[in-house]
Amino acid sequence: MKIAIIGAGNLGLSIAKGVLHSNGATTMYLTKRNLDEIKNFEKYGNVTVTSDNREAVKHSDILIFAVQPGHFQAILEQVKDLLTEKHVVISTITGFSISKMEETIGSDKYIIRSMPNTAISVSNSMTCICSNELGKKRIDLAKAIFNRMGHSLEIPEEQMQAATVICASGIAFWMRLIRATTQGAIQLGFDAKEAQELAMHTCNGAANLLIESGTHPEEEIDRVTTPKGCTIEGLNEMEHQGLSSSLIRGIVTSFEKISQIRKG
Ligand SMILES: NC(=O)C1=CN([C@@H]2O[C@H](COP(=O)(O)OP(=O)(O)OC[C@H]3O[C@@H](n4cnc5c(N)ncnc54)[C@H](OP(=O)(O)O)[C@@H]3O)[C@@H](O)[C@H]2O)C=CC1
Ligand SMILES: O=C(O)[C@@H]1CCC=N1
Repeated sequence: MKIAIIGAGNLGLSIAKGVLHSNGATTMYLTKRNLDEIKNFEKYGNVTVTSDNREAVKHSDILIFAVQPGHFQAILEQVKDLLTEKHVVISTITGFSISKMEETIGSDKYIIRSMPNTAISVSNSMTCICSNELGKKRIDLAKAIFNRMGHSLEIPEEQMQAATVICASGIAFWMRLIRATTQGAIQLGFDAKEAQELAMHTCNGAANLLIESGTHPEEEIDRVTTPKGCTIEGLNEMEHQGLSSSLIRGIVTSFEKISQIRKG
């Protein structure tokens, strides 16, 4: 597979690491204007680092765009005459619709819209995808690419904004919960490194328990909460302080902000 990542910033580089981590490409082009931060990727024999988006497009089949929303239109204009039937155009851009992409490059291109997260760098991204009409013919290919670097789910395009909050911003939300747990563990006497180790692996265990068993979180909570025990006492205090409510309100606020980014 010949992959180009146009816009090797926070997300683009995470994808690049995921591709390398999963041996997912025969060749990979990484582009950005200032190459200082990504020059070291050329130590991998099959990686080319360049500021020339057109060169990257010419030499690749799978084009993953990971630039800021405000830059995307101009970059599509820059490369559109090079796009052929060999190319699959995969956007990760927040709030940029498929129809807007079609207006620029045409509906006769394979277009996939995706929403990965930065855990793609360790092949653990939850990635939501959808496509244009023609892109349906390449959706299995896109799923295969993202499944090598985590787990993917095809969703209707209307849900892409919600997926952005839950999956992409979600990494930051979970990090904050892990950080808060770590601070609690330090207060209980663990040193900082051990405290984070306990928090991370317990978080991982909770998620894997649900993934492997298919159970509902409350069912697992019931197994932990001994009557009159310490778990229910702690959980109830967290809820009195608004744990679930503040998470839900934060998620909805993020969602409303994406609508503004879209309009902007
Ligand atoms: N960060 C995240 O977790 C997620 C981000 N997204 C989406 O991914 C996109 C990228 O986000 P993020 O990685 O955070 O942003 P960054 O700003 O970190 O990365 C964007 C990169 O694009 C490069 N760039 C700008 N102009 C060009 C150009 N003309 N040609 C090639 N590269 C260019 C910039 O580098 P330089 O200035 O050197 O060119 C920069 O490194 C956004 O649309 C965002 O909504 C989606 C899911 C998760
Ligand atoms: O914060 C943002 O706007 C982008 C989209 C999701 C993750 N980062």
